[in-house]
Amino acid sequence: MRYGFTFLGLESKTMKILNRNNDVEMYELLHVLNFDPVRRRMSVIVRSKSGDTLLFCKGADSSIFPRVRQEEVERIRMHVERNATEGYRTLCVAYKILSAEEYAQADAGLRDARLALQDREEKLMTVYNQVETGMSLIGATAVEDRLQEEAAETMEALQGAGIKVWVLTGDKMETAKSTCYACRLFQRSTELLELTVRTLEDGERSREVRLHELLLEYHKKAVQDAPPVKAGVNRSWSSAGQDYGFIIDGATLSMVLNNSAESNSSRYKNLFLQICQNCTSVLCCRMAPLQKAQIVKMVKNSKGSPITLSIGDGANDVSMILEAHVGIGIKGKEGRQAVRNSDYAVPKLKHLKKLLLAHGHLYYVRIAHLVQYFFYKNLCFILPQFLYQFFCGYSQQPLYDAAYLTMYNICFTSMPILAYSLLEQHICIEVLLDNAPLYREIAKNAVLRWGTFLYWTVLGVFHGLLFFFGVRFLFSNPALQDNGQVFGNWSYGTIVFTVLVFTVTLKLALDTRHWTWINHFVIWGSLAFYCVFQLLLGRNNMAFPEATTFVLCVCQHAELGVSLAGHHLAHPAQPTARDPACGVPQTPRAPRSTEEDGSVERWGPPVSPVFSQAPAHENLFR
Ligand SMILES: Nc1ncnc2c1ncn2[C@@H]1O[C@H](COP(=O)(O)OP(=O)(O)OP(=O)(O)O)[C@@H](O)[C@H]1O
Ligand SMILES: [Mg+2]
Repeated sequence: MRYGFTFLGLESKTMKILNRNNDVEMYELLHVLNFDPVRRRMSVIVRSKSGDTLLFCKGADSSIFPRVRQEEVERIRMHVERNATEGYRTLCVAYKILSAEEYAQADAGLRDARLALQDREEKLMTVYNQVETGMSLIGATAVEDRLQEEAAETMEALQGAGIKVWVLTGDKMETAKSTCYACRLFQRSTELLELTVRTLEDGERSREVRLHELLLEYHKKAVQDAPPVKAGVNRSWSSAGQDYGFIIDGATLSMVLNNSAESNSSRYKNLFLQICQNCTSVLCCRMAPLQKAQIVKMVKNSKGSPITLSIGDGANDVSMILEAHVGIGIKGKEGRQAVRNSDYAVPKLKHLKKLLLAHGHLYYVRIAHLVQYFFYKNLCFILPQFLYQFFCGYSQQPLYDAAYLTMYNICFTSMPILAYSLLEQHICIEVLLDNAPLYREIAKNAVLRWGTFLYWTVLGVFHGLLFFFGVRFLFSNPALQDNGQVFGNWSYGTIVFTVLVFTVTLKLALDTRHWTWINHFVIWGSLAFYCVFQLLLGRNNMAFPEATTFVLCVCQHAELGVSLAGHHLAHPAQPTARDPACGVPQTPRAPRSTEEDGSVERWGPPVSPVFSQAPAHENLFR
């Protein structure tokens, strides 16, 4: 090592460095050649007190080694690989002295590129690549990049839950591999299938040929020769057979995805995907940010359209976070870009376990129940109204009072399901966290399938039929009271509605497993509110038909909707007026007879006796 130093600080373009003799050296900072994950290195150009202009460059070994004089490389490479295998994050450092001419050229190039209005990034990249050549290797650093707390437990839980984990990193293969072992994604028993530049190197055959051979070999091992798994069970969840882990690097991935022959490219892609799907974990190392997104997209569009989730903490993870169905950012030291572009942000990786296995599980069940319960309760509600039309001569007479129609979904049945969808815990959180396999019960949208949807639909139809025909049976003799007083349409509708509100609310009460005071309050409170409302409304106009103004409208053409439609089609040019009560278009002809007895209005020809003779509230079901 020619330079041993500690970076002390940066003050208005002056760098202070503590050298190995404990002397402070001052440098003027001339340029910073920023880091980017594709180049995988960054540099500074500084001027020392003695007037020398120096360029210092640090970065990944794979991007520094080709740019330095080769004599020093082998010795440093050995150290770098050993450190990387032990799990350290390694960086190589190089420098070069710039002559006045070289600096002037670099300075002009950098200024021009920075001021360019078009293709600025490309121009900067070209200048960076020109300047960062012919350097001398100083050495390498190895930093312990500790796993976050409970990272291993989190990964284990995710795998137990049947979630396939793919590690996409820009890091070196050795470091990434040892990280995978540390967080138990790879076990001792896992057989690693490696498809990297190193395994493609074969003196005799070209890389293309070797890639083809290896893909076929791994496919045979992991897919063809693997024991069959039960239908509906993902191989990674099955305990049968050998565990495989797959490793691929960025350069090889480019060969797989962007093969020059179009047919080969899609074939390689399919083989690659099938191998990965049959492996317990997949490690993709030395990935550029766009390659990470490319992989997520490929998995997302693969057979079975799996749901993808990306989690990352750095700016280089943004593209994959945006590409995945669910993007999660970790609030880390690497800036806030990942968090800003994510759907959810967590402070630590360990929180992913609770987020998915507990909250994800519970909210999925809650929302699935909410959606299906809404179908159910509205089917129960509207089916009697629909059936009623067959018994009221298709007159569009509502079965329920307008107040009921308005308030059913807003007031009487909304709060219990709202509380359910926020608070329900069919399994308590601790049990969910301790038993990751429970997550498999809801995998592949298990609760929103045809089976459950049909159950709710059939239940809704059954209840709707029961309410309507049950009350009709009750009304087979409309004189329900001793004094012979008969009840009419509104009483009928009110009874159906009351049974409906009680049934759908009690159904939810039966489904609720986690009772809090809020559930008690909203469930019993909704029923109590309905009863109070019923009493108040009934006093005014509702439960007793005598108090009700009953308007029955039978339109001139409306005995059958079909004949009405036919009539208007036959006179397209005739201006039509609208029936004042029901809005049905009329011909301009004046009504042939109009009868008003305070409760019934009629237009057009005499209507059938069922509508015209009896008082309005009595004419039903005669
Ligand atoms: N600030 C930096 N200066 C110089 N080189 C860096 C810097 N940060 C990372 N590198 C090098 O560039 C490589 C790629 O970085 P990148 O950020 O894409 O991935 P990573 O940090 O290794 O892993 P991850 O994808 O998990 O963030 C790193 O492995 C490292 O060798
Ligand atoms: Mg990084």
